[in-house]
Amino acid sequence: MTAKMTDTRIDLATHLDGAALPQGLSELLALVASACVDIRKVVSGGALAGALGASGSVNVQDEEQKKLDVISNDILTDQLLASPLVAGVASEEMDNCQPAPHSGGKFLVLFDPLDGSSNIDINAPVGTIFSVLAAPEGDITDASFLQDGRKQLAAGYVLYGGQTMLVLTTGNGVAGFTLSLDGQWLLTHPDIKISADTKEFAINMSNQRHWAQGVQTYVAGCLQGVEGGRGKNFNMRWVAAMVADVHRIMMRGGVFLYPWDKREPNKPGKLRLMYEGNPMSFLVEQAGGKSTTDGRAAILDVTPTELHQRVPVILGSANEIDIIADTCGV
Ligand SMILES: O=P(O)(O)OC[C@H]1O[C@](O)(COP(=O)(O)O)[C@@H](O)[C@@H]1O
Ligand SMILES: [Mg+2]
Ligand SMILES: [Mg+2]
Repeated sequence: MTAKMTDTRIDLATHLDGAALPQGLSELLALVASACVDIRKVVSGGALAGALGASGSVNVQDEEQKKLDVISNDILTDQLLASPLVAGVASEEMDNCQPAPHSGGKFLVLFDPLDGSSNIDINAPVGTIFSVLAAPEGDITDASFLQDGRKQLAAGYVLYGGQTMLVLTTGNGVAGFTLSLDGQWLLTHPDIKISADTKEFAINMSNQRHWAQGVQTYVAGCLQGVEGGRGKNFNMRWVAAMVADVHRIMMRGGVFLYPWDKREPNKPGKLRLMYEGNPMSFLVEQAGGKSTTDGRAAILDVTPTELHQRVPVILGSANEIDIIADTCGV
């Protein structure tokens, strides 16, 4: 007879219990994690859950919404706004924020409910990204959410991949949890650190002709490998879901670039500051990496002016980010 194994791993609630957090934050994070378990179920169901394909609508950024974008947004919105802890939510899939129907909530939650939308229909990795802020006094409006990235109380993502993983920071390092078959978030990666050096970069190479000269020079140096000035060979990866690309960097180092390019020169970049750039930058810095717009400014120091503001994103292994900053002529 096989002895029943006792799982001695720490679960999410126990892990957060040990941290000195603002009152209610650990319950809020448990709620976000629980909503993501529901999203996981729909992602897993795929066609069986009626979750594939286009929804027939576009979001405020004029991007086609997939059914799963809308379903994930509804799950998070409904569950968070039902909690007395929450004062309001805002997301990629909403035109404006939604204040809670009750007063007294202490937290604002911003989210990209489903990151990597173009991966949904091909059964490739997707995820959820979230950022938690303190709610200011008074009525909640879009302006309430326009707080500097350094004011985030917590940030994280859930990767719906081969395993479902929650990667989380509350400003004291980064921890990773794996969803067990019986639905518990168990601590599997207690102290995630991004290696300072790397030989791996991630960028959408099809945009090469549109990049600024500094990015062209940096990537050309990587491609030259041992024959070039860098004196080492590089590997390239691009999952087309920021969650999965950042997760790879969390696990084995690397750099991720979605830089400004000249296709729409007045647009700072593709990714959104409040629910993509800021939470990922908080996580990356807490894991010992760096995150910058262009080598000059840390993303966490960008002053937000709009809910759906875009930002160039360059993040990952610290020493490699310094090289990118130098190469970009900063
Ligand atoms: O298709 P592209 O231009 O390579 O862009 C991929 C990027 O777009 C995104 O999918 C944008 O996120 P959404 O799917 O939430 O709109 C990022 O996750 C990813 O890094
Ligand atoms: Mg996204
Ligand atoms: Mg999205």
